[in-house]
Amino acid sequence: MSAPEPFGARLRRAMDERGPLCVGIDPHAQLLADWGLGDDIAGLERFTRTVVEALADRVAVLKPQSAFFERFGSRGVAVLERAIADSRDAGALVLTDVKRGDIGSTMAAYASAYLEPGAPLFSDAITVSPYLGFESLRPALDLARANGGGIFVLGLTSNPEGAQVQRATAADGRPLAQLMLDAIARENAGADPLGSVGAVIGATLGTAGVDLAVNGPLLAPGIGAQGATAADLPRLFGAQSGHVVPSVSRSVLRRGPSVEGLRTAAEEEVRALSAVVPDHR
Ligand SMILES: O=C(O)c1cc(=O)[nH]c(=O)n1[C@@H]1O[C@H](COP(=O)(O)O)[C@@H](O)[C@H]1O
Repeated sequence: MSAPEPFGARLRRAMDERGPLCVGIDPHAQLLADWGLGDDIAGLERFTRTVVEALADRVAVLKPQSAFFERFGSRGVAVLERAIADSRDAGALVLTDVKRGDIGSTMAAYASAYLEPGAPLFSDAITVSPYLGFESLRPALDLARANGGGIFVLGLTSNPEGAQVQRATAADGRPLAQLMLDAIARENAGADPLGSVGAVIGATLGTAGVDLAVNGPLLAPGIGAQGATAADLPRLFGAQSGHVVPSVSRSVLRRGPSVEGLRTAAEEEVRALSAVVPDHR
């Protein structure tokens, strides 16, 4: 059997073909209400199916946020399973946002839940937290590599509280986030056109203050509802702007429940991004 195509190559192609946008599927209770849906399993299912129908055949990445599904217990997780499978069938890459981080042996179980082909929640990529030590992520990094999956490691998050930990100074004098970014760069060494280990860098940060050259995708959440705009990206990411995958949840989702409304919102985001990062490579 030939080796699976690496996630980084699949993502690069999807970004080139569809535009570099990730839309988050975050079924907040308030959004369900705004869409005229109940805060219940039927509402969750209708909301999720509508977003998948509207966007999975046209955006590069869909990012379901697991918490909003877990809120409804096993039936909510079943909706998440279906959304992942349907989105992948329609051609979107699915980045399941679970922000996992645990000691190695438990991390291995989380990895097999999301990155082992055939698992019910099998996804193209997941988000992970490295703040139990980067090497605690090794089982997920290894399983992803073996199966052509991707890993997005929290670097500098979009929330203001993140700096307390992420900008703290490590024993060798580097900010902790830089330590993680350097480790990501090692994972991606030699990958072409793009490594499969990404970093999460909040679009809200203003300036990075760290070296973002990780040869991998840079997921940039925080656009829209958290206050950042596409125009902030070139200043924050500089020469790495072509590797940025901007991520938007609420400001696109608020344009539902109309399928056309969701599609128009996503198109507007891609246009705004293309205007500030013309070649996006
Ligand atoms: O990993 C993430 O996706 C993430 C990292 C981060 O630093 N900040 C952040 O907001 N996110 C996620 O991105 C989404 C942002 O949603 P909106 O603020 O509605 O666009 C949520 O699902 C967050 O959990």
